[in-house]
Amino acid sequence: MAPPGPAGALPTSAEPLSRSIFRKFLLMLCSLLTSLYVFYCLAERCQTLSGPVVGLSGGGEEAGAPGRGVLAGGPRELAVWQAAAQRKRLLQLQQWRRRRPPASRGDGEEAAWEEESPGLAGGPGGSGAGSSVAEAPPGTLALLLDEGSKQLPQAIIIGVKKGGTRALLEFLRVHPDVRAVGAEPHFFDRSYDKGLAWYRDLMPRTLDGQITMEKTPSYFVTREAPARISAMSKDTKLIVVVRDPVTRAISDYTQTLSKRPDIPTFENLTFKNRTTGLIDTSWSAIQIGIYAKHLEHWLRHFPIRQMLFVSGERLISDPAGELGRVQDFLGLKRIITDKHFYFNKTKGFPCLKKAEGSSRPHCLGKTKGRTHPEIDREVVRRLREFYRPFNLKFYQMTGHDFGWD
Ligand SMILES: Nc1ncnc2c1ncn2[C@@H]1O[C@H](COP(=O)(O)OS(=O)(=O)O)[C@@H](OP(=O)(O)O)[C@H]1O
Repeated sequence: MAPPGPAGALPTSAEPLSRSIFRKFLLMLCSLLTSLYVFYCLAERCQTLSGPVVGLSGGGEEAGAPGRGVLAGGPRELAVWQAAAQRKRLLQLQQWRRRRPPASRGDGEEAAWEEESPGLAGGPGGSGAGSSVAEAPPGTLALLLDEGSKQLPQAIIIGVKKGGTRALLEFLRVHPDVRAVGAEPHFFDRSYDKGLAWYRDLMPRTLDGQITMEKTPSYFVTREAPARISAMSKDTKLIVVVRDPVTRAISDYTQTLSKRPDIPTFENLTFKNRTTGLIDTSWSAIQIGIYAKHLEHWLRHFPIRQMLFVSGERLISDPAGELGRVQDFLGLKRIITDKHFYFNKTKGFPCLKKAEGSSRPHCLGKTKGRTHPEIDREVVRRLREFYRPFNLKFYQMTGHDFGWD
């Protein structure tokens, strides 16, 4: 039997005391470690709250643990993470801005992108969910100051007036890679002398990969516009929303009538001489619809492949179909689909189930989709006859039969 060593002999009497101290020490150590762990978890959670939602390093990071990637990654991962965080915050700001009621609308022709609940179409809308600064997402101030940059537009909706240009722009804005100025800038027709820097300053900020857009329907009939846009960039993509020129003329007249109820009748304005049936082509409502003539000017400066012609009629009957073509033309992923639209029976037009940044349905405002006055059938017939050769020429030039005849 081995003799008891000093270690075995001495502590015999003091053993219970030492064990109790040891146990207490162990308990304290455990609580300390637990507190440290809880503290660490909380700190890490805070980081992930403002970080990107999906794995970003490409190194198989799991969604839900992005913060860990940041801690473990090198400068490249950090840069990627920061870029993604910046993009996310900019998108948040963009969504928040879209929810605000728009400021001034160019020449006053353009009503705001009003919000209407299903069944309430035609109401003044513009309730503008999210109009208060308190609702701005965190980091808004920084974004307002310096994130993203303003670019000249790479794509412009150049016309035509009353074709459905507002609907197209507002539908396109649902796309996360499209940023557009709300009001019509009228730069290439009315404000060209203000210079490109002024124009660029009107644009919203964008990040890499986002397209800047604007719409000013009067460009299509402005003689100087093609050369001016080409001088800005000959690569600018041009979109024209066209609509049956007769309906377009009546829509144009309806708009003027709403502002000046004392103007002559449509029938009187249409003819230079009603007895001879000579059409007054100097009346802008008639002139704008001679699409083939206006298009000739554009084709002196742009190849036809750089222009997309959207059917105003199909934009109403099949908005997703037309938006598909537009997204392809702009080189965008097809994100806007039929899932985004519903037909609002009260309004009589397709509306967005929810615009970007809002959970409520959105229809265009009261000034879009007005009831037209009844026009003398004989006048309509005469106008159709007048437009027919120009329409056929236009179909030939664009390679697309719009079916107006
Ligand atoms: N979804 C939807 N909702 C409401 N209205 C729609 C829509 N899609 C196309 N339209 C048609 O757009 C016409 C107005 O065209 P614009 O926006 O180009 O007008 S403007 O030139 O900017 O004033 C407008 O013309 P009117 O019907 O004469 O008012 C509409 O027919």
